[in-house]
Amino acid sequence: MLESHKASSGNNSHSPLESSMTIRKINLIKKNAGSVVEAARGSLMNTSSLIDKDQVHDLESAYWDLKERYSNTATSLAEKDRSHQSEIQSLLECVERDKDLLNTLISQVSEKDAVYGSRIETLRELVNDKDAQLAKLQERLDNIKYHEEKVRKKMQRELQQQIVIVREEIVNMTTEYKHSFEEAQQNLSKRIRDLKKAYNAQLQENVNSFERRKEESRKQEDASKAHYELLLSEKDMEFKRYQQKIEADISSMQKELDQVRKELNRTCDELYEKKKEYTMALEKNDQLNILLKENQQIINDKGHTFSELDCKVHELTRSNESLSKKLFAEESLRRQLHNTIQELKGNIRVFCRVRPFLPRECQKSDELESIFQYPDSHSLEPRELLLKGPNIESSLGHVHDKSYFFSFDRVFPPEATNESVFQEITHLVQSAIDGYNVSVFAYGQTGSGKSYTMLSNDGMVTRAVKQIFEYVELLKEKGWRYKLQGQFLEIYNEKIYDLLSKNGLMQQQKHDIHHDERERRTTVDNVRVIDFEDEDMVYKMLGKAAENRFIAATKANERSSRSHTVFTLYIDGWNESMNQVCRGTLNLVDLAGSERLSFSKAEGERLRETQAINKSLSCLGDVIHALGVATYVAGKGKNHIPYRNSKLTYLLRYALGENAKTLMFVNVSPLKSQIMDTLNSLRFAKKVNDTRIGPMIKNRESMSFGT
Ligand SMILES: Nc1ncnc2c1ncn2[C@@H]1O[C@H](COP(=O)(O)OP(=O)(O)OP(=O)(O)O)[C@@H](O)[C@H]1O
Repeated sequence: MLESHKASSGNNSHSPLESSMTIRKINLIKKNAGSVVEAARGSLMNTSSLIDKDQVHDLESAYWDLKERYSNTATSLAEKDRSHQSEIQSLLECVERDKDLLNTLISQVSEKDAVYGSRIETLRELVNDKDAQLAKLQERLDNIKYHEEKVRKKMQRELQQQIVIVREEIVNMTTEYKHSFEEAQQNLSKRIRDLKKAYNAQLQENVNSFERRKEESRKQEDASKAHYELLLSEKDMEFKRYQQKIEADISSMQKELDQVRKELNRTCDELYEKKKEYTMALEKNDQLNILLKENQQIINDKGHTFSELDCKVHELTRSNESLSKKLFAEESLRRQLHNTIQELKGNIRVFCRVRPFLPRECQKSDELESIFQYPDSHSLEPRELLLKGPNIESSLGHVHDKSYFFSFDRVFPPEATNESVFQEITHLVQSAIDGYNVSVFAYGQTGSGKSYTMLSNDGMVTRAVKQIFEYVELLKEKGWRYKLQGQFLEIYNEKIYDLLSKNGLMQQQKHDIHHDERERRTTVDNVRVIDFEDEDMVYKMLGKAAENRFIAATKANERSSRSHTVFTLYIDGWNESMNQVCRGTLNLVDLAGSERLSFSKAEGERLRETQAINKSLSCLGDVIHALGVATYVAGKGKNHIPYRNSKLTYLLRYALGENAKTLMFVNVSPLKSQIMDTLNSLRFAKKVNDTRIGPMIKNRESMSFGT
């Protein structure tokens, strides 16, 4: 601005110094001219008397000329002075303006300088901060990557090692126990055969010698009669001693067999532990996957090294896929081994459960005396039960009590809870998930606790369903998907009813049974099969079944005790990536009360009911017996299994057989008044318990069912 002002002043411009010098000169000239004029005038006055008029006139005109010139000069000088003054004034104003302008600019510049200085400072701090953050993040990322790599490698190594160890252990244990079990059984069978032979030979010899002596004694009648009798009694004693010895041998062998069984169970438990470890390893793998996802998120945020990490993620995904394949192989192996163990335990098992006294029963003091003893209750897996039978009066009038000893796969005393009972059948439920046909029956007289065991809120049905849903959820990670469907039927007087049918239809519909031999599945006409999407649907279904049962009960009194109920759960699984399917079925059967016909004094409708129940229960026994015989004579021709003889066995055709797994609960009451029914139930259960179905039987010597 200052320069532009200078430019606008052009050639007339003077510096302030030049202007003040000019003013001083003009004032000096003015002063000098005035004094010259005043001096001339004075000298004129003085000389006017001496000179003539012309001279005066000349002088005067010269004076006036001079005065005029002076006045002109003064005027022009005054004008110049004015113009210089105004010029100086305007220059001073300009200078003032420029000075203001300059000051304003200086203050603006210094203000801006301050603002920019602090901003630059802030920005510099910000940049430093960001740099530090960036360095920290980079360091964190490096750490995470390093740890992730370390953890992943460690996990992979551990998983591999565990899988190898578990696999080896399982294979070793299975072969070892299979061999030792087979060997023990063979030895046992051989020893029993040998003992029997020796015993028979000895017996024969004794009989021969007895015959010889008898012949001799007949000849020496009177003389040796007393002696002979003595000898006979001695031999008798010897025979008894020998018999006791054989029995002791058999019982010690039985103990050995039990020992082997216990070891087998221990192996199962160890296997279960391994399975748990294996599941934990899987969980760790999942955690690793989550960590991987989190890291991927950080990488995305940072926007750097993305492609590099993307490659890593792909690599990990690939390794994850290969791990999934390995998991699938492991799962298949686990299924095979689980099944081998179940077969070793036997494809048909019997558990006995004694219910507690109910509060109303506690009022009758004569009932409260316990009729049961549990000889091996201290053991981890009690199997023995002693029933103190009713007093027996001999022909001579002597009263003595008789006890009955039973041994089952497990015995549950009154204090056992549904939870502890279910622990023992969880392996069977697992087999159903693995694709086998599994059935669990509850057998026993009315009021013995069948429904409590099977259908109560925390009974086997509810717990099995819960286990299945939980495990199916776990298997999703291994690529398995499942479809669960269920039906609930009642068999009353040899007729099938659909407990899930819509209102009013239950009594009207006709239900025929069909078998698909290829699929090994049974279907029933006009039956509602429900798709279960979650556990709650199963509980709703149970509620609906109870409601239908209740409605039907008003028409036929106490019908629930007089009918069989069959809850069937179809478990269909498939693994798309491995192109595998598995179809299992779980049947949970609450059988009708097994009262004795003679004792119930039934008549009319009640008699027909009891006959139908007895028929179907004895058919169930016949089928199990025939299956046992079929196993025993395996390879010696096809054996007929009488499934068609009752609705129940025909309906459960594929759930009762060599490839199926069966568990029977025999529920018994603690009441003294029901001791005969209890004895009958236990005898029936013993026959089932003595039957062996499936591969294990090949080594068995004899079987006692139905004999
Ligand atoms: N283990 C147990 N603990 C407690 N109570 C039990 C037990 N077992 C059975 N009960 C009770 O005993 C009674 C009879 O049991 P439940 O009805 O289950 O027998 P049931 O044999 O199924 O009879 P039904 O033939 O009439 O169906 C019920 O009140 C039940 O709650």
